[in-house]
Parts: sequence; C-alpha cells; structure tokens
Amino acid sequence: MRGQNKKHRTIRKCKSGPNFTGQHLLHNPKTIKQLIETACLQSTDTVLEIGAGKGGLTFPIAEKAGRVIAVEIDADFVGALRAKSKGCPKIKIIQGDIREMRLPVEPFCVVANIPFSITTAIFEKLLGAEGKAFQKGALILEKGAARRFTEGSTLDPRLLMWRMNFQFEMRTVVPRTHFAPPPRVDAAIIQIVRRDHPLVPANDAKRFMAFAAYALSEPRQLAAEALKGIFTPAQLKTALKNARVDRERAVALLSQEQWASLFHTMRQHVAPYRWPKM
Ligand SMILES: C[S@@+](CC[C@H](N)C(=O)[O-])C[C@H]1O[C@@H](n2cnc3c(N)ncnc32)[C@H](O)[C@@H]1O
Repeated sequence: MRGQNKKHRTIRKCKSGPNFTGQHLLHNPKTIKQLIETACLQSTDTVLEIGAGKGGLTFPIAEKAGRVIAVEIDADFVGALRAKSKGCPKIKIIQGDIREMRLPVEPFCVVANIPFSITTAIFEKLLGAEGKAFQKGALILEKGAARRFTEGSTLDPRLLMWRMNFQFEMRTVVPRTHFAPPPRVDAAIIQIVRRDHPLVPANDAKRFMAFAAYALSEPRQLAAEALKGIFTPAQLKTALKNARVDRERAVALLSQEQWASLFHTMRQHVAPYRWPKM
C-alpha cells in the first residue's frame, strides 16, 4: 500500500538549501518531461523560466526552445547556473526578483516550477500591460491554486482567476497515474494559452465584473430570476439562448464562457442606463 501511494506522487518536490522561499527543486524526470510537453514549445520560442534554481528545467527547455531567459533570485544558484551554462548561447541567466523585473517585449512563453508564494504576483504581472507579449505557458502550481484557476470555483468575479480566464484558456494537466486509487499530490501542472479572442476585452473588465457581481448577489437564484432586473423578457430569452443557459439553472453554476456571453448580449441589446453600476 505504501509503495502504491509513492507511485502516485509524481509531483512531489525535494527540498534543498533554503536561502529563499519556495526552493523545492524538481527531481522527477517524468514530471520535467510532462511540464515541457505541456508547454508545446517550438524551436523558435523564447521561454521565460521563473525561478531557475539549479537548472533542472532550464537545460531540458533549451533543448526544445529557441531561447531561454532564466530568472533566479538566489546568487548561489545563479553562480552554479552560469558555470553550467557556459558555452550554451541559447540560455541567458538573469539574477533578480521576477516581481521587480520587466517582462520581455517580444512574444514569449513561460515554463516554470514557481515558488508557490508568488503565484498571485506572477499572474498579476502576466495580466498587466507588461504581460502583453505573453503567449502560452506551463507552470507547476500548488494543487488547490491550480484547481481554483482552472475549475472556476469562486463566486466572486473580481478575483484574479476570473480575470486570468478572460484572457487565457487554462486547464490542469492531470498525469495519467493520478487516477484511482485517489492520488495524494502536492502540486499540479497547468497549461495556459492566450485566447485568440478574449472572453471579455481588458477595457470591459470592470463593467463585466459589475454585471456578474449584480447577477451573483444571490448565487442560488435561478438564472432567469437573477437577470430579470437587467434584461426585458424578450432580451432575457435571447441572452439565455445565446449563452445556452437553462432559465432554471442556479446562477452559481454558470461557466465563465456563459457569463461572458450573457454580458455580450447585455452590451448589444440593453440600454446603458439599465447596466449595473460599476
Ligand atoms: C520551486 S523552485 C524551482 C527551481 C527549479 N526551476 C526546479 O524546478 O528545480 C523555485 C525557484 O525560484 C526562486 N525564486 C524564489 N523567489 C523568486 C523571485 N521572487 N524571483 C525569481 N526567483 C525566485 C527560488 O530561489 C527557487 O530556485
């Protein structure tokens, strides 16, 4: 039984000299391979690796990508990495705190085993004006965070996971081995791909949030009830049809795609004075 559990812990990390937080280095070659495959890298891609550590991921990434910009805060790790990557022109190592650095301006991907404690700071950076050139990525996140970002388990549209989902498709990649018996994993890989068309354009995000917050004020309400203060009966019929929402479905259960569709119908058909106030 013990052996079985061990077999399912493919993403457990091993701890090393803790100069900074989150220094859990990956040592499982299968997980490294899976993380890199998840990113679907091309030989022309520029990859930003956040928290390169001792280079466990840096070199395998360089085998697939055109260029790797490896950022690491820890001077000891940076020294070791610089020595190891001598004669490897694809790899550029930068010492510093990713939160204080400018992101690349040319299209780039992120492949990283990030320190969990700065997940929010990293996503805020990728979502902001500086992250405009960010295209796709594969990251290892804390399991609960990965679930929140990919399953939409929150009722608060102001939260980061909603804003991330407007711009990016996000899904958890569950290793094949993680099925019955139930896995005991500590982390999960997520794949992030920029949507060709954002669910909600960035300049409409505040208006969308006002709309969703209004409709979600009583999460157990049926969709038709929750939305009747905004739409006329005819508009409501169109909105529900476009979004493929059953009028008797609880609003708490709608997907972000459905929310986005309802919002677009409001934008198109409802007079602005009826829109929920921002
Ligand atoms: C989870 S470890 C991953 C290391 C390596 N990529 C691996 O998978 O073996 C995270 C790394 O991020 C570095 N780190 C922590 N905070 C950072 C920050 N603010 N900016 C850049 N790197 C950071 C740590 O020193 C550590 O090496």
